[in-house]
Amino acid sequence: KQTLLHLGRPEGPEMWAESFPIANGPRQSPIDIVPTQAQHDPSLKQLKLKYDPATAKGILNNGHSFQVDFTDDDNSSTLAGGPVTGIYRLRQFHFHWGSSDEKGSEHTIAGTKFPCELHLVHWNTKYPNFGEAASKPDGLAVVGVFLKIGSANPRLQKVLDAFDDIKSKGRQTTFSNFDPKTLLPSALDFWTYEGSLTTPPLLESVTWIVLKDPVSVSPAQMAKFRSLLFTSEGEAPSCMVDNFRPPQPLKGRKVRASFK
Ligand SMILES: CN(C)c1nnc([C@H](N)S(N)(=O)=O)s1
Ligand SMILES: [Zn+2]
Repeated sequence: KQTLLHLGRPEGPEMWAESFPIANGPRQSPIDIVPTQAQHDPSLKQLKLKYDPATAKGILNNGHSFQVDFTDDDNSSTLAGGPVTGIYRLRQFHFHWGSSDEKGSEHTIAGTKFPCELHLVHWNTKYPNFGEAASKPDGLAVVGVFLKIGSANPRLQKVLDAFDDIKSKGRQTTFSNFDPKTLLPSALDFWTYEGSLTTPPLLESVTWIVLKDPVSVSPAQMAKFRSLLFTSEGEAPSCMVDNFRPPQPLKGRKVRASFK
């Protein structure tokens, strides 16, 4: 099983279309972003992110990544502006990464892969809850942030320090008083396009907002990501790596840039 190519693995991206035909749909994510083909749209508003650290709730190893969950029963942590209309509430953030520093991100920039990509998932408050929003074409907004190998990122430390408690699939622990804004680059220039969730059920309900500027991560910090396990306690351990979907066909979609 370990020798099978990642993509050919029974649960890998190449097999998803069998259970989720939308995998071959018209607005799938991620994509390769080609900056020279993106159109600057001066009508795009500034991205407005307001996060209350008190809404951070817990951190969970869900067996394909780890996620930090937020209480979303009021508008304490929200996204507005940018390409979206209305107010979207922060639900969770998670990452995707590779087995080596040469790959790991889901979006790529003119073919360039990053070792890691952060996703902050928000849902449109015109719908009653996340589940309802996830099935609507304007239901979700995900902010993507690239991580690039460089100096150690102190903002990641609190997340990395929780890993010992969530090593295996299904493990979770409390995670409080954390402001995800500290994980973002100083400039919020972005590309935006209409896409989907990048893991099953691959719902085509996501307005993607991919930040142009990366944040740093050190090789030692990346090694900590790779120490998490896909597997539950008691199973033969399998390191959590290469949990990224490769870029999908653009199928005529336009990518807009908030910057010149
Ligand atoms: C149910 N939620 C919050 C999500 N379902 N799939 C998600 C994917 N990991 S992504 N990369 O955000 O589309 S996030
Ligand atoms: Zn994701």
